[in-house]
Amino acid sequence: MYASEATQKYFHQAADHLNLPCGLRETLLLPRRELQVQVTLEREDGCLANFVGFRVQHDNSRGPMKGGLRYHHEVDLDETRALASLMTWKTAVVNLPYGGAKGGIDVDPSTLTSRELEKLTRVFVDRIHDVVGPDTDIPAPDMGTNHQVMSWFRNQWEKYHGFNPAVITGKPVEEYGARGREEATGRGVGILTVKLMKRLGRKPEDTKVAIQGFGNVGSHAAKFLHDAQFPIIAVSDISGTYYQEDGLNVPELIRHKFHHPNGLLEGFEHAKHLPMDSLLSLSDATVLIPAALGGVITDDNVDSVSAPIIIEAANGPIYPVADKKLHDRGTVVLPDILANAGGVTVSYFEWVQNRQHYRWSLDRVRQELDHTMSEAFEEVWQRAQQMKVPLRTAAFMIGIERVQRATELGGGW
Ligand SMILES: NC(=O)C1=CN([C@@H]2O[C@H](COP(=O)(O)OP(=O)(O)OC[C@H]3O[C@@H](n4cnc5c(N)ncnc54)[C@H](O)[C@@H]3O)[C@@H](O)[C@H]2O)C=CC1
Ligand SMILES: O=C(O)CCC(=O)C(=O)O
Repeated sequence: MYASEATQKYFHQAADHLNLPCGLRETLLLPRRELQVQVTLEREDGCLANFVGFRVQHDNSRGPMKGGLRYHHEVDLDETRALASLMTWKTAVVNLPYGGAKGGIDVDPSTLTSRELEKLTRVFVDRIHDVVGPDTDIPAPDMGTNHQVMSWFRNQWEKYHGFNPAVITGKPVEEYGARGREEATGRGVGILTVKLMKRLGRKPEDTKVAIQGFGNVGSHAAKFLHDAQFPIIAVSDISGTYYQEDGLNVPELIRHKFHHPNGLLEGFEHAKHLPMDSLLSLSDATVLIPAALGGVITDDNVDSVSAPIIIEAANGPIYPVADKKLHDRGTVVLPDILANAGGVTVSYFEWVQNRQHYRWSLDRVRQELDHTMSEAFEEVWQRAQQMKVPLRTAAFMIGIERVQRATELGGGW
């Protein structure tokens, strides 16, 4: 769970270094629109089940709003608000022509059949279709959703508005999706981990990595880093933590997950099985990559987190009080709005291809992803050095400056 209070705190920490005109902080913090809808589903046994769905549109001064859809039983308005604002700063840090939004449904998708999930998605589209669109607000996958959900979403939206695959990204490749979108967030995390290690003078083979969450982001980050010679000593999902002190066999983990009916690591035998939350406090991990929920490192458990480097693949994994303690003890944190921006970057490539009715090769997608992420990393790194601020503050400063400039140029209030 993550809260908008936390993102606001990070915003203010950065804004304190900027000379923003009066009132602009509030303008930049307040979401443009917050939508909450009832999503009622007739289940296969004939009973009605009621859920609540959200779409928060935070800012559109730099372009159409952009951000994922989360299906999770802890989704609520405040968390969606926090995640929507992170999208605004994220698209600005990597300099994409977008604003920020986020949405989701308060549902545990594992409790629904595939047909029920499809119906739920279609009802959700019925409720929000008139506020999203290729020039206004473009959804994408996030926790608990995937290319199949994107495909249902597009199909339902097109029933109202006609053919336009650019309404949503993260679609199946054979249905106007971009090659490389599925791996993009994890790959971006991997690219920047390699860059950061170079800056910190650490060799991959001596840098042990632990990854919390083995879904889309965690598994692709693990694969990229394993291929780059980093020992992945632990991964976890809701079935527990899987540990091997000299490095797990990542291809085997991925095969196991692929064959598991719920995409879990449950039953994986070639590793020591530890309790789920023990991953965060492993003493031999140099790099910790939270790649599951937000709010997992708090004032309560930060003292047990000993990894000297944290890469925020998840959105909002660290609460501000814990973040301050980590900074004071010298932990290097690569912030979410930079570290996990690979997903929205390739979403942008997908949107561009859809609008041009053109397809890029996987090589081109990967090259352009590498270029965009590397450029953003260098800018954030240089700013942090110049200003002697943490990487998070530097990233927020760059994001806020770009949104400020667009807001003032457009006079968009
Ligand atoms: N999918 C995307 O393109 C992007 C995702 N993100 C962020 O990355 C994070 C993960 O997203 P996805 O990989 O897409 O989700 P996913 O639904 O594909 O996978 C989530 C994984 O986390 C595990 N998990 C859930 N609770 C856990 C816990 N308490 N401890 C350990 N593991 C736990 C699940 O078992 C699953 O393996 C989220 O914070 C999301 O907002 C950020 C940018 C883009
Ligand atoms: O691909 C996208 O448009 C957004 C992905 C997302 O929700 C995120 O970066 O947190």
